[in-house]
Amino acid sequence: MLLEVENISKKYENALTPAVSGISFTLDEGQWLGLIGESGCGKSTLLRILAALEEPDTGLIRLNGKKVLSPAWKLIAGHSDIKLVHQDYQLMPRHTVWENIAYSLRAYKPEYQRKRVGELIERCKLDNLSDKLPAQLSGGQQQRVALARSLAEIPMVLLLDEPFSNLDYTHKNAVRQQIVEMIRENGTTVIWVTHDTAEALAFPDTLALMRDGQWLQTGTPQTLYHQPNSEYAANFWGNANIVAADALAQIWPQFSIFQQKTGNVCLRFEHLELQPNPTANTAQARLLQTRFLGHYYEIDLLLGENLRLTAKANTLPNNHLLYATFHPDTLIWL
Ligand SMILES: Nc1ncnc2c1ncn2[C@@H]1O[C@H](COP(=O)(O)OP(=O)(O)OP(=O)(O)O)[C@@H](O)[C@H]1O
Repeated sequence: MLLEVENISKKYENALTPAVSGISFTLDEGQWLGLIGESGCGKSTLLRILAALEEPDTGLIRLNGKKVLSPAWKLIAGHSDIKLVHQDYQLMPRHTVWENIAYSLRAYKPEYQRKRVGELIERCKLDNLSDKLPAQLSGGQQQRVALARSLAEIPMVLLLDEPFSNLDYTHKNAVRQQIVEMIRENGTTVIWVTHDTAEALAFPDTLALMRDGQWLQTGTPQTLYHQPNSEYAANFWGNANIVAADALAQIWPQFSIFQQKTGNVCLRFEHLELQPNPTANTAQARLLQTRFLGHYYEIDLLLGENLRLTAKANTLPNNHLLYATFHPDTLIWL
């Protein structure tokens, strides 16, 4: 086990509730953990504590079996094998992009520095900017420089706090792919805070959904999406019709599952299928609204008197009257 985290809690002075409460987990070498949750749920506080930059009220962190000393025990806060990539870029204002990146490598021979900085500049798409000062760069460009600088020497544990949040769509995809490959090649252990649900589902091996300082659910991205442990967790990923099973039973009386189970269910948009003609398990649905989302449409429907559901469709339906169905196995019982 590379990283062992036990019962981390932290309440800021004058705060009514803890920012982080009773967090414990372990990570193996090379394992990636994604941290996701709404704003203010404690993600950055937890990362700062893990980086030994913030003092926790309780808890213990071990790296390779050795205790990580918290700031109170050190002259200079932090740990040489755990690196936090901040949301604020902390670039040196009077130094060029090249110099900012090379600074992290000052302990190495000049020819290695040149090779490594060149590689980082290329991977982070900074080719035309290496002579510029930070003030001459946009926010997204500064973020790419900060990333390149943090990754000049890849640490044992890398903590990423929304590392791609300021990049435009084109750069985000290209730079993220390059950086993910670079970190994976290195076998580094990563904890990655993101607001982007698609990013959270795509890259980490394990995900933790945080709420009010606690971990609401952990597991693989597939588990969190397909088997959310609460209504909140089901809703978090979007694409969720959350309704009382009784309401579905009235529209689809032919599904026997509703005689066996009651409560609320989540029917994901992609599991509600639409067809132009009725068949055995379909119910009539009236089209209310459509939204074009690039490679699919979201279709809002009215079923019966007042059941509103949303479906995903690859093409825009031709009729206002449609026939909707789903496979009962796709229902998530809450
Ligand atoms: N230095 C601080 N002093 C007092 N309270 C703080 C401090 N830093 C954070 N908080 C509070 O602690 C809680 C958790 O904040 P934190 O920044 O860890 O959340 P977050 O999940 O990272 O949010 P975001 O996604 O917006 O970055 C919030 O209620 C915040 O207001």
